[in-house]
Order: sequence, then C-alpha cells, then structure tokens
Amino acid sequence: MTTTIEPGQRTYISAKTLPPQAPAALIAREKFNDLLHETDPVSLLLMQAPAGYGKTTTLAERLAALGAQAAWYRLDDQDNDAAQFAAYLAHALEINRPGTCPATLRQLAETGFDNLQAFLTDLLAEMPLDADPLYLVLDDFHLIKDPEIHEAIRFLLRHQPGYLTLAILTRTVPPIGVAQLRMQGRMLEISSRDLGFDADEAQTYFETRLTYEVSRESIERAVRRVEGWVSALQLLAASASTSVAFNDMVAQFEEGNQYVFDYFDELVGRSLDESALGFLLRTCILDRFNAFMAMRVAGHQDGQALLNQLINHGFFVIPLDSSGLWFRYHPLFSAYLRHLLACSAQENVAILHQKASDAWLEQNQPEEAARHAVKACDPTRIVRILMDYGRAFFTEGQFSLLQQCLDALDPSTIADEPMLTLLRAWVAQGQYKFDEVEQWLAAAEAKLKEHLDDADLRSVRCEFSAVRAQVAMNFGDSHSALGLATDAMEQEARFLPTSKVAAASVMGEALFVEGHLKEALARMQETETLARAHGAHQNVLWALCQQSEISVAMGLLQKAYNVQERAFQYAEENHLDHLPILEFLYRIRSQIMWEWHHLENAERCALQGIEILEAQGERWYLQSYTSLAKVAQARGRQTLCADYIQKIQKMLASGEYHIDWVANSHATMLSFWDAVRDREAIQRWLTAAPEYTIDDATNHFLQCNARNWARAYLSLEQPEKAQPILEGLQAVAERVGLQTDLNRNHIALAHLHWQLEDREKALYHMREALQLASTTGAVGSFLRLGKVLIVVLKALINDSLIDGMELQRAERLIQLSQQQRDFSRAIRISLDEAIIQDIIDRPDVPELIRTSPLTRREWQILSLIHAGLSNDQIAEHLKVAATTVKTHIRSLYQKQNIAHRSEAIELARDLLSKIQGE
Ligand SMILES: Nc1ncnc2c1ncn2[C@@H]1O[C@H](COP(=O)(O)OP(=O)(O)OP(=O)(O)O)[C@@H](O)[C@H]1O
Repeated sequence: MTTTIEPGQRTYISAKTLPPQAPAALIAREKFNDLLHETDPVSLLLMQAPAGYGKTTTLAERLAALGAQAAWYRLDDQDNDAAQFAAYLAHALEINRPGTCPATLRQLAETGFDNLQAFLTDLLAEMPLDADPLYLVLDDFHLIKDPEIHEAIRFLLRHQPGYLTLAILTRTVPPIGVAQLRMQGRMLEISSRDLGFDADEAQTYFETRLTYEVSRESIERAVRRVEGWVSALQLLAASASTSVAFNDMVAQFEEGNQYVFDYFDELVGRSLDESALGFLLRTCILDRFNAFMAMRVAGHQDGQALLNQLINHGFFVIPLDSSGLWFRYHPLFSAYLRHLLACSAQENVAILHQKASDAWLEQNQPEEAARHAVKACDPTRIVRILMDYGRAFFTEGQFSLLQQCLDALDPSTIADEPMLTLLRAWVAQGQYKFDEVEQWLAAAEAKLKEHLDDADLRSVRCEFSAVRAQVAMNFGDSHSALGLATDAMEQEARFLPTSKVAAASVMGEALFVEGHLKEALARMQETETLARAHGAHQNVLWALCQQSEISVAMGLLQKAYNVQERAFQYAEENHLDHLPILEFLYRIRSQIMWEWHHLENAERCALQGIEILEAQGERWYLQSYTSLAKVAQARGRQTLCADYIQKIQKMLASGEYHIDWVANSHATMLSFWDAVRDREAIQRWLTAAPEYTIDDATNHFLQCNARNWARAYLSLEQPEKAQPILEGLQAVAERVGLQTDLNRNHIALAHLHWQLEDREKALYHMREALQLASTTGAVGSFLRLGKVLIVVLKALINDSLIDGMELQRAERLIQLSQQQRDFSRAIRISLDEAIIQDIIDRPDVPELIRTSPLTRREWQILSLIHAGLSNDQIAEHLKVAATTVKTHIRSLYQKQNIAHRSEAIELARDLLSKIQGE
C-alpha cells in the first residue's frame, strides 16, 4: 500500500530548511576535514550517535567552514507524512539551488503524485546530471518511522546523481540498506566515538566559555568521565562557576548528576516498555556485555533481540568491537541506570551480581567474576575464585582487586590458608600498612602451627620472610631486608610461586639503596629473568623500572630511557596497559622528560599516570602531581603550579609516603617557593622537614632529602648552613658513583659559592656540572636555579672557561632560562586577578572590556600578542594547536569588535603598557 500525494499549496516553516544557528562558543572541528573534504563524494554520509553528541552542530560548522553547499531539511514527527516529506525535500533543494526542480514543485502543488517513488522519479529526472557537489542533509532522521519514506530513501540512494551526497543525522541506524552501501564503499560513517570531544577540543571549549582557569588534568578527567559527550561538557561549563565546583561536578559524574538524570528520564521515559527497561536495569551492573552475558544476568531468552532493540532506540549503548558482539553503556547512562536500579524494589541486586559472577567464570573471565562476587558480598564465591585465580591476579599485579576480595573475607578464613595470608600481607605492604602485614603473618603462623606438617611450615616461614624483607626495605632497614630475603631464597615457594622473585627483587633494592649500584643492577636483571620465567608481569615491570632507576642514579639517562622502552614494549605485548604499576613507568619516564626539558612529553606521561591510577584513588597521585607542578613551573605557569603544590601539601599532610616520594615532592615545593620568593613557606618547611643524614646518603632519595635542606638554606641566603651538607653529600655521591646526584650537587654548589662571593669556586662547580651533563643530558635541574644560572653561565663564558659541547650547552641553557623568565612575566601579568581588575577599573579603558569580559586565556593571548609573539609562537608556548589560538583570537576580536591584528596589538599596548610600567 502506498500513499497518494495529494496536490496542494503549502506554507513552509523556513527554520526547517535552514542550517542551525551556531552556538556562541562554537568549536571548529577540523579533524573532520579529511572525511568531508578530501575524499570523493559518497552517496551517503551517516552520522549516527546518541542525543546531544553534536551531530547537527558539527556538520553545519564543518560544511560552512569548508564552503560546501548544503540543502538542510530538519525533520520532526509531522514529517512522517509522504506529502509533507516530498514537499519539504523539493523545497529544500530549490531554495538552496534555485532552478533545481521547479516543475516537480509545481506538480506537487497542482496535480500531486501517485506515490513517493513517482515523486522521486520526477525529481531525479529534473535534477541536472552534472553540477557542483551538494549535500542534502536530513537532520534528526530517527524521527522518521514511516516505512514508505525509508523505502523512498533507498530509492533515492540508488539513483541519486554523483554530485549529491545524502547526509543523514540520526540517533538510530535507519533501515535504508546501510549494510549494502557499506559493503559497496559508498558511504562514510561518523559515530559517537568520532564525535566525542577530545581533550584539546574540550580545552578550547572551556577556555572560550569559562572565566576561571581549569588544569589540563581536570579537563582530561572530565572528557574521560563523559567520553567526550559535548552536552555533558556544556552542562559542566554552564553549571560550575569556579574551578573547585568544576572538579566537584566532574567527580559527581561518576555516581550521577541530577541534571543528567533528568535528561535521561525524558529520553528513556518516552520510549521504553517494561521488559526493555527491566533488561537495562539488570544489565547495567555489567561493565561490558555480549548477548550471552545479558541473557544470563537479565534472565531473558532472547538477549540479542532486546539488545538490538536498545541499539535501534539510539540509547547510549556503545559497541566495543567491529564484530558487534560486545557492548557497554555510556558511563553517565550507566550511572543513571544504577540509580534507577537502587531505587527499584523489584530487583535483588545481590542475586544479579551472583549471576554475573557465575556467568563471567563460564566466559573464562575470573577478574570480572571476582568483582561481582565482591559486589554480591558473597565470601564463599570469593574464596573459591581466589583459591583458583588468586595467584594469577597477584602475578598480574591486580592489587586493588585482591584487596577488595580480601577485605570481604573474615580474618580467620584468611589465617587458615597460607596463600590467602600471603596475598593479604603483600596487599597490605603495597599500601604501606606495614603493621598490618606483621599482624596477618603472625595470626596465620599461630593457626597454621596446629595443622601443617614441618615441610609446609618451613615453606610458609620462607615465603613469609619474603614479605617481611620487603617491609624491612620500606622501613629503610636494608640490612634486615637482605637477611630475610636470603632466608626466603632458601626454599622453593609452595604457596605463592613468585615469593622467590620478590625476595630477589628486595635484594636488588637493598643493594641499590646501600649504593652498590653495579651489583644492584645485576640483581635486578636476574630478577627480571626470574620473573619472566614465572610470567609474573608485575615483577618483570618492577625489575625493569628499578633498572631504569639505577641507571638514572648512575647518570646514564639514555640507558634508563632505553630500559623504559623495553618495559613499555613488554606491557604492550602482554596487554598490561591497565596495571597500576604502569604508572611507575610513566612517572619515571616523565622525570627523564622533565630533566631533558621535553615538557610536553613530561606532562603527557604524568597525565597518563593519573589516568591509570584513577581507580586506585587520589592518594596515589602524589608523584604525578609533583611532575605536573614541575612542568607548570618550567612553563612559567605559577598559578597552576601553586594549585598543584597545594594539592601535594594536602596529600602529604594526610598520608604516609616513602621518603623517596616525600623528598621529590619537597624539592618541587622548595623550588616553587624560591621562584615566588615565599621565604615564610621555606622557613616553615625547615621547622618540620624530614631529618637528613649525610654519611648514609648512598642513594638518590636520601641525597635529595638532604639537598632539600641545603637548597632551603640557599633560598634564605644562609650559605654557611648549606655548605657542610652539600660538601658531605658530594663526597658520598662520589664514593658510590651517584652521577646524577653529583650533577645536581655541583649545580647547588655553584649557587652556594656565588652567594659566598667565591667566584672561582662557583665557576668551577658550574663547569663540572656542565661536563657531567654531557652524559646525563640534564637541563631541568639547571633551569630550576632561576636567575642566578644566567649570571654564572655568562661569567663562565666571559672568562672563556668552557668551549665545545659545554659552551653550546651553556648558551642553550641561558636562552631557555631567559625564555622561561619572559613567559613567566607575561603570564603572571595576564593571570593576576588584581592586575586585570586594575585594568578594568581604569577610567579610560574601552567600554567593551567591561561589558564583554575576556576569559583568562584571552587575556593571556592578548598579553602574548603584546609581548610580540606570532600565533605559532603563542601556540608553541601555550602547548595548544595553532587552530586553538585562532579560535581564541576570533572570540577576542568578536568581543572587542576588532577586525585586524594591528588593532589587537594596539588594544594590548593600550591596556597593558602602563600596568607593566614599561
Ligand atoms: N562544535 C561545537 N562547539 C560548541 N558547542 C557545540 C559543538 N557541537 C555541539 N555543541 C553543543 O552541544 C549541544 C548538542 O549538539 P547538537 O544539537 O548538535 O547534537 P546532536 O547530536 O545533533 O543532538 P540530537 O540528537 O539531539 O539532535 C548543543 O547545545 C550544541 O550547541
């Protein structure tokens, strides 16, 4: 049955055939250029993604930017009418390209058509055979339910002229023969995965909309939480009025946010029956699922059909692979469903988790099974899983999963089983809960005495010694650690096969901290081999990271880098990107990158570390924040650096950390306070700083800790107090071969003697430092010195005391240090609230500065324009894409009614020159 298209005159709503109005903060999405511009025209461009993913805005923005011609037809429910559909389709084409189909339109008005196909036949016959490329955009196509219109679109796709591309924007996959077109290579697809904003786009978006600064880390976290869903980013920008509120809201997204819930209520409420809703509620407990898992958990016979129904509804169901077998829910949608589930009286959540646990085991996915057993609060299932897979979890480094499992068990259950006790003790030691370690071990020893034979008891003792050795190591008692580790090496492990690997690793660590670098390196290489033989991923990566650390201590940074590469390769080959230990790897990579002044890489690695640690909790971010603070400071971003320092201080105040971490964080804090001349903070630090030793400073962290004291005294201009510390440290570093520390101590000694006005010694130490830098490649440690570095280096050059490589290095350091100081000044001015307020309050300020306030980023760019930087230089300096800078400049121009760069420079000069007092 087809519908006749009756004749008739029509009134057209013009908004339906116009491109949409662009939002005020429109982000250019150049990443789609390749797809839209540089390929041959295709028959169909299918943009399919859930609501609010930016389908309409993106296509409109890109087509306009590329100067492509497009006829828009924006559909609504009323367009499920053949006559209306035909009329609007022809009208959209005609108003975009007059003369395309006047006769068809006339016939529509005067005689009508027998059906849609007859209409399309006439329309296609009337359209020219050849013309400039044209997009015919059908927006919100998911609203079309009429099969006749779907059939008409199939017909159109078969016969359309080559210059026409049909662009369909839809939440669901339309039944128009997509599979066939895909096979024929006649269509392009853009999905939610492509449409999601990436971190750079989100950064530009927030910088355009917010009046406060948000760190890159917060932006990346926001993008991860919402998976680039622009509507959620928009909500964030509109609702959060400070950076604290911003971060709170991002954190809230995990559990759910009321505005987002309301949005989903509207979306789901309209279109789902009971059975589909039940299916959603039950399956939302799964992090991912296929039809089998969905059927087992939801208890539905035909999971696949229900799944297809949900996908066709355009819900936030994300395919995980191209085979279309595995799916998951968008995290915000999942939070919404979990909220509904919690409110539902009909579902027994514990039973759902038990079903999930059993089904995952059938799918040979014990980790998932364990997670659900924990959520079901089901100790019997947990013990069963741990007895079968606990060792594997351990060798893979799944500590937080083990912790969750073990936390759910009764202590006496654990004490009955040596293997469970060992797991429990290792997990506690990994969390620095050293007292607990001993309690777990002692409780088990007391119990096991009663029912284990002598051989087993000996094994237990040896394996327990391995844990005790690691604890002793963490207390800094390398002597006891060595003794216990030797004990542990005596017997083959019966309960946890990797106990001997752990003991070997402790021996390596003990040698390292005692300053026996070569032996330590050899021991760590053996540990790596042993760990590889056991397939113990965690231990392999740990041993590699330690080799890298030892190489850094020896001043062989390039070698350390190469070892890290091996570790990255191992992680990739074994698909270990989710293991928390990878954060260690990224962290030490970030440290080398900072030392080599590759700031972008240093930042990237620190951010990557945070991403890995997200599930472990913020307590573990300390080192990542330290790296980010160092990068921010090196870039002259003092406000950002101050934010990180504040976070670091908070963490240090509320948790126990190894001295290695503490010393590293303190070094960064001191450097920041020195740069901002906060003498009080340095004084305060001295009153509570960790004690230092000099004679025992046979490793990098004890050297760093003592050097912190010396640097604090130097910042307070008390060189006489710093002198014995630095000289003592230098002697120890020399004795045991800590080359990187020698390098850093020489830099500090140069500073010290400059303060003491002993020019000759200052220059001597600086020259030694430069020489060592030819193997370490150090840059960051020099730049930390600030202004005095330039003075001392210039003196070295003036006195012709260096040549060749050292001279080149000195010149580059002067240039970098100078640049850092210039940028720091420009940014300080543009980010200082008081200075900006001062400008705004001036009576002669242009009115527009008051009425359309600039964002921080715009002030910053204005001040960099004033400092004489080109767009590319600004982009390079701010570490953003050149297009991002252009977006900001465009917005700035709009706000200030500026047409040319020269006017911007004039405005900047006018606003900033007096303030800078130049
Ligand atoms: N490039 C962009 N720059 C700024 N804002 C954007 C951009 N893209 C999308 N937005 C904003 O995000 C929101 C959702 O965008 P849009 O309406 O284009 O999504 P959609 O996928 O077409 O949604 P629907 O399925 O509801 O039609 C809009 O408020 C829009 O202004």
